[in-house]
Amino acid sequence: MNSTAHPKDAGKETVDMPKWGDFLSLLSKYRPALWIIIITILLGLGETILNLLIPLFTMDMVNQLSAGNLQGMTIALLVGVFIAQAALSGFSIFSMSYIGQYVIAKLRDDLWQRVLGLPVPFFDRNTSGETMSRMTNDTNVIKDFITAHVISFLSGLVSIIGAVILLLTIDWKVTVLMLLAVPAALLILWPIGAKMFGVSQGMQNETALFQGDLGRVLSEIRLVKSSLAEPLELERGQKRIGHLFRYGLKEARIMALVSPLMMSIMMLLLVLLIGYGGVRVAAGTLNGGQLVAIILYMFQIVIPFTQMASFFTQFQKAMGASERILAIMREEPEESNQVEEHDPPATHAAPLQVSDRSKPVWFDSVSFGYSPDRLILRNVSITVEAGQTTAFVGPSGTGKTTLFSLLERFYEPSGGTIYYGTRPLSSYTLKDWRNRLAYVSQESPMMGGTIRDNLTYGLEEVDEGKMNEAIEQANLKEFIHSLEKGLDTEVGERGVKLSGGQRQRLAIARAILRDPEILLLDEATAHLDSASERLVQDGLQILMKGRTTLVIAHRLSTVYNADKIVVLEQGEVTGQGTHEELLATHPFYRKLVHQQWEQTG
Ligand SMILES: Nc1ncnc2c1ncn2[C@@H]1O[C@H](COP(=O)(O)OP(=O)(O)OP(=O)(O)O)[C@@H](O)[C@H]1O
Repeated sequence: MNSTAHPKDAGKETVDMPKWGDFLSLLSKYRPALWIIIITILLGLGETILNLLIPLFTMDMVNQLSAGNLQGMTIALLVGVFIAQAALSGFSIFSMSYIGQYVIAKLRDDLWQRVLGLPVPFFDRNTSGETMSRMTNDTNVIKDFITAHVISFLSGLVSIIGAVILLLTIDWKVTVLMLLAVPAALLILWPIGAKMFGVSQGMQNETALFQGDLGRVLSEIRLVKSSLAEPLELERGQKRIGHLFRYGLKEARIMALVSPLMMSIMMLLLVLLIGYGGVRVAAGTLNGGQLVAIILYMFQIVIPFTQMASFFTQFQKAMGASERILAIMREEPEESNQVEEHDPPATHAAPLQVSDRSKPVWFDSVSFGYSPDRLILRNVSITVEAGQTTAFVGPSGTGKTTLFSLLERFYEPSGGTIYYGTRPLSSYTLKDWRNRLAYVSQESPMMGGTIRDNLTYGLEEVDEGKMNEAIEQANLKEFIHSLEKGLDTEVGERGVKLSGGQRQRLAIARAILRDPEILLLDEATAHLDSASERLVQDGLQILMKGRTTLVIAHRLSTVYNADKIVVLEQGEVTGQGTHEELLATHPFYRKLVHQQWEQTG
């Protein structure tokens, strides 16, 4: 399937050729109970067998009719078989759909759990649109394959074999005549099937890219509008839609070729059968009932036969989809299941004096690069004292946020170790470790939902009293009281209905509720107006009090008040100390302070 991948995909993660074993093991891992599968197969087979009986009874009926002695029993049998066949067909369709839906629900459950457990670098490499496409489109392809193709393939086989055997008992010469059509149909279907596979594969890739593009644009619609990029995005979208249209047309061309060809073969066969059969009936070597039965069996051979052609296309498509899903499943999860001795977990009920339970954070010769050929941090050694505020300053792109990401364990250092007290961070489970941190960033990310949802996001049980206290401390009380729906007000996608200051205060209240041992602050570069700034600062002061705080500082007042300042330049620590010490000894720091001084007047 690589050969059919869209050229745009070149250079992306390569997907191995689909393997039968992998595909089958994926299906069997998520299958429902065996008895459900057996019942479904039996229902499918039962329906097919009843279908095979209909021509036999019709033959009897025609013969009895032409002989003028139609028996009630024959009609009753025919009607009975019809009804039973329809009922079985209903049950069979339901149980096939059940299996398809079941497998897909289980697969999606597992996949979602795995996607959530993947490390941040995975999300750096893959766009959210692509991952979404794996979760929705690719799983759907597998569902359609199970629901519409697997069992009908089996019953199709039985139908063909059964019809051929019954035909042979009726008249072998006609059977042979009919079977001559098989190689002709194969000759047409085989190459077309392969072409169809390529087209549908391309269609799937295009759909994933289209979905990715839609997500990219819609999630940043404000940027699109303020950059006047609507025409650009319109053009890009139209290009993608155009590609999809062309794939659609390719599919249509193939269908336009296959359907009439198959119909013609069927019609030709019908004409031959009726012609030849008619002659035989006239000659008295075949009766009318037999001819009718032969024609009916012809349909029971040809129809499943054409369905089988699409089975192979769908099978390959489903294998391709499962390979892409398996590629995600094979990704190493973030937590490598280490089971270690833990400190007692931090509880949210603990009072705010945290200094007794926090320890210093020690970066011991830490190096890191997002790619092996470009180091962002080089031999960084810093001690962040417990209960104190350590400010990080340095030029843009020098690795301050990266340092925070390492502390949050979004990435692993490529050299050196980070310790909390005497324990390396890697000896904590991620859950335990991240429970000790809170990150209040300049962007203050929000989830769609209510203010309450955002305040308690990720926390299991939150006491209403504590929540009100946090709201008060973060200076949010007045704002929330002014809202008609109070805490149940929707914040909009990513909190667009809140102001920057409100978002920051909400993030502070959330951090107060989490009551972390270590606080990470990324100060806003864009200044809020002074009233709003005051409210945010007051909230922050309460949050930072007595807590181990690391702050990426952009404001002079923050560095003045910090217990320690670390200067980072091009990924290296070039100075550490108090404001006064650095001002006296560090030329770059002095320059930085003077620049700030000039900016803020
Ligand atoms: N996810 C990522 N993948 C690859 N490179 C990255 C990634 N994130 C950051 N970088 C690169 O790492 C370097 C350091 O970035 P970082 O965000 O840590 O800088 P910073 O000091 O916080 O800058 P600023 O003050 O402007 O926020 C930059 O050169 C950036 O291009």
